[in-house]
Amino acid sequence: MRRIVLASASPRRKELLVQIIGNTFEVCVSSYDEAPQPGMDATELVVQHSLSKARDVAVKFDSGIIISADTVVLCEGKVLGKPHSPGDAKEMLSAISGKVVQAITGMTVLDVDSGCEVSVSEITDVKMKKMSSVEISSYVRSGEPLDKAGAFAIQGKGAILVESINGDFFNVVGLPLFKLALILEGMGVPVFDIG
Ligand SMILES: Cc1cn([C@H]2C[C@H](O)[C@@H](COP(=O)(O)OP(=O)(O)OP(=O)(O)O)O2)c(=O)[nH]c1=O
Repeated sequence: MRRIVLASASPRRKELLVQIIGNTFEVCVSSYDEAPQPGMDATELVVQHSLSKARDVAVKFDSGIIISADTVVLCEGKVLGKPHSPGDAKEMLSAISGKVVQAITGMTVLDVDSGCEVSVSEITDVKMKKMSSVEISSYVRSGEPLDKAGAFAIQGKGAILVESINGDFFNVVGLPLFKLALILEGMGVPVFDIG
């Protein structure tokens, strides 16, 4: 059984990985700082961030498979990361209200033993409810939006703000599980038989 390391501080990503491979992995948080990269579009940005997170953690291991990801929400060409304050969260929610936005996750799976790095991106369209300012204030008061890209959590109370999606639900939460399983299988990890 190969050693698998999730390079993420996100409790959501941990839960999602447990969902497909159980508690067969360890977590090692990267210290990579997600700085903006001028000139990159949203997809290139999340892929680059995921790659940097994976490489940062990979140097701490002499064997194993490292999994990392980065998620943003794209709203009419503007990249929304995690809000820095409740005011910031309110602004993001007002911006995405009533629109179809894109949840974009970049993911890297790095095999330390072979040096092979696979980076992919996945896009899910998310149709947001038209929110009143009272609803926005009340949702921000719940605290839920603060550590979530785009200031909402589809897997939480934010579910009531999402009318519909087109694409992988798990990608919105932070890890595209379908693509991840395909990549792991390709690297010789028997996803169906572990966990
Ligand atoms: C849109 C959306 C995002 N999110 C979360 C997933 C990610 O944790 C977060 C985006 O921030 P990220 O910077 O991708 O991840 P992170 O800082 O939480 O963790 P790490 O970099 O260590 O892996 O937003 C949800 O939980 N639900 C949602 O519906």
